[in-house]
Amino acid sequence: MRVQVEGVTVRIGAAELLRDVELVVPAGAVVGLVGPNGSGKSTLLRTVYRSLRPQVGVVRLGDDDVWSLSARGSATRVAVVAQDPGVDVEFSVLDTVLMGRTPHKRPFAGDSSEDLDRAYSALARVDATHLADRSTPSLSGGERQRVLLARALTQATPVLVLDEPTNHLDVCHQLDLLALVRELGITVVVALHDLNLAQTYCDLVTVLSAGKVVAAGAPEHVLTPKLLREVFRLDCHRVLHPVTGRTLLALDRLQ
Ligand SMILES: Nc1ncnc2c1ncn2[C@@H]1O[C@H](COP(=O)(O)OP(=O)(O)OP(=O)(O)O)[C@@H](O)[C@H]1O
Repeated sequence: MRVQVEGVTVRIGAAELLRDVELVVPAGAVVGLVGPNGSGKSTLLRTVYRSLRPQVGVVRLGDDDVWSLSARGSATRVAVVAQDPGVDVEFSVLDTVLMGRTPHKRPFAGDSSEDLDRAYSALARVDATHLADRSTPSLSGGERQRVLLARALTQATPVLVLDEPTNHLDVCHQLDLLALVRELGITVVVALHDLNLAQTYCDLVTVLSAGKVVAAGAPEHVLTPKLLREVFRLDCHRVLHPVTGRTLLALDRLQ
């Protein structure tokens, strides 16, 4: 399912968080949002998963304005792993993951065998089967992040929004998560701080700075030394990986 953000401006009080933002996420593509702290990545993602209504512009999931859908209707199209979401309730991990099935069920309906199959399969995909009976608040940051991804996978939506999903993850689990996200074959919008991960795992990258889109396109065309200097104040050299031949960004503070 295609996601399209058209001319979106978001204001909260006197602050303008986004200005006239355009974003196209083709069906099945993985699109990365990068930008310095406070540039508007989370705000833009919130407009996509219907948590924030823009004052100007439209966000479309498929052909429909996300605000023309009910909360349940939008939850059958887009799942989210938000940044540092609170999960303080003493639910087991399995019950937390099963919550992903809520938009597909009638109110107060129990868990079907399909719900359980989907939940266990999602836990296996994020390497968290062994955590199923644990209490969710007792998990480490990285374990919790993987469980919340499992909940989003269990929601079985055509669109997935991830806000800095590699936070808290060890490097191996970061690579596993992004490889998994690519394998899903669904539409993904992901905010990332690690520019090398964005370059390696995203089909397209959009760069935000001070609430505006300053560049968008294929990572190798967007993440140039010039842009990284201007937007991130980074010195960047492109180097080739000695084995894979892939381009890596060697980054340093601008002197
Ligand atoms: N409720 C609010 N009222 C006023 N300003 C806000 C509000 N929420 C967010 N902001 C501001 O909007 C800007 C964009 O925030 P946002 O969280 O979208 O940035 P981000 O790119 O995701 O940042 P980070 O990389 O630090 O997670 C920031 O300057 C933030 O302080």
